[in-house]
Amino acid sequence: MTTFKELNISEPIMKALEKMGFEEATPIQAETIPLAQQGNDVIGQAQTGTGKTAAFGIPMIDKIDKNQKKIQGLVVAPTRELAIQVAEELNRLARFRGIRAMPVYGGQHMERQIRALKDGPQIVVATPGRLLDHMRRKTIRTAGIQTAVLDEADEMLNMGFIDDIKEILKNIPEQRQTLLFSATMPKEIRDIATNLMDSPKEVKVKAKEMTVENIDQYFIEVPEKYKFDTLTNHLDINAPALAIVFSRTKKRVDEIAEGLQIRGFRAEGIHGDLTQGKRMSVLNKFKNGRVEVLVATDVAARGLDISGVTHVYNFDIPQDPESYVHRIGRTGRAGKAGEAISFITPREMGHLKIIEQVTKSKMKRIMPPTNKEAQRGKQQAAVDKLLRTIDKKDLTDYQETASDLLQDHDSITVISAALKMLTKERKNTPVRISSVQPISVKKPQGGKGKNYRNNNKKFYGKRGQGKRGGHGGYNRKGNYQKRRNHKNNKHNS
Ligand SMILES: Nc1ncnc2c1ncn2[C@@H]1O[C@H](COP(=O)(O)OP(=O)(O)OP(=O)(O)O)[C@@H](O)[C@H]1O
Ligand SMILES: [Mg+2]
Repeated sequence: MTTFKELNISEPIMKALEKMGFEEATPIQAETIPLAQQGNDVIGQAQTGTGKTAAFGIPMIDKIDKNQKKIQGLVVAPTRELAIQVAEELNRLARFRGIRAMPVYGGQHMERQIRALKDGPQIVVATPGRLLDHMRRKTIRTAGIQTAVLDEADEMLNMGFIDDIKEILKNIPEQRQTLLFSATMPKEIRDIATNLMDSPKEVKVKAKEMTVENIDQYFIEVPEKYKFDTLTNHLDINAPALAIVFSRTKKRVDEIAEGLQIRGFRAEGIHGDLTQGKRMSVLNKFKNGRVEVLVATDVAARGLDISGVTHVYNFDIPQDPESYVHRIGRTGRAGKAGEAISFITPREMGHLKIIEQVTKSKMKRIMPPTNKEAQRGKQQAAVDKLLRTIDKKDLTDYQETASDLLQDHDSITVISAALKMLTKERKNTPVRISSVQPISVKKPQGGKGKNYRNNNKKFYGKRGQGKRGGHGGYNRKGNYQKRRNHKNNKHNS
């Protein structure tokens, strides 16, 4: 264990850390902060939710001259929401240093952004497209930048962003320090990264698995057309405080969110086609609990740190194992527990094996919940509500009426009625989600697609032949029924 005191961090940041309640440095912080302080370029890889933001933020902030009102630190992040969040974390760390980090992202009013930039923030946290726009207009000047950070580095150096990133880095003084952080770093991307840096030191926090061990990982083998009912049943049983449901397409995200609303869940969708205002309002509602289920594309997969997310569902399994790691990493952050449940169609069983192989982790098979279990789950929520009311002990005003009631009815009937009233009745309106092709081959990434297939013949060869049939099946109404005597394998935690 390393304390921040041992890390030679300036007093104002130490004070901020104390205020943030950080007691010990996480392993990635303990290992990369000294290297960055010595001026090295650093590639830092550590699991999701282990404090990579502060790992690059602390040394970057410490280097900044607060008297110079020009941009000295630049962080590039793949999504707007992440840019905002990282800027917030940096501002918390920098609050006693008198310097400021400003988020700069697309979808925001350009003129207003330019005005705010004139106020002289020393750090800018930006998405690539908007950043380039500002660089070309010379509304962001790069000459003073000493530290450049790529958060979610592998994503930033992936096909979609690589040209932008190269152009951005070309415009930043060569003697800069470059820091790259992510929970995943496929080898071919690491090679690209190394070329953009100056003999970087690589830190990979040793972990058996790429995923965090305090996330319990499950999968349910379920045909496409039963996924939605499986999801609602599961939500009823687990009653997650906050859950994120990932789907593959924007259309499906909209359909799932709408379907969940029809069934009585407070759900909203988030994806790249929404206006920036809508994206922000959905995310804010989720953060303060007014939305309980966030349905999302991979736009919400990376970096977002929302406390209270207890469950992540992969309604559709992602193409890339890396994406799986980031998605499930939205729960189980900063040492908290979480659950990840992936829905796998029978034809995708081979892909599941590949994800397990790359992430070096195992998903435990669970059975789809039955309608009966879901019903019990909802009733349990009502019971919990009742018990909480009993605990509050402010029932005196009700006791006379209650005892009158018990003169005429037996207690079981009265309690059953109360529970019925407290139980969320769901309209079981049928919901149809438009279909997608099952995933069968890893998307080519840096020319790796074919190799993946060849390297994993063992799994792909057996595609569609995952263990099946031994547990139970769906009746004509689409309700999953357990085979009699089959050992109950549910997890109601
Ligand atoms: N040393 C620390 N002690 C306690 N909490 C910390 C510490 N460092 C960071 N945190 C908190 O842990 C949470 C996760 O941190 P952060 O978002 O930086 O993780 P990350 O490694 O970047 O994850 P991801 O790979 O998902 O981007 C944040 O809420 C952060 O404030
Ligand atoms: Mg992060």
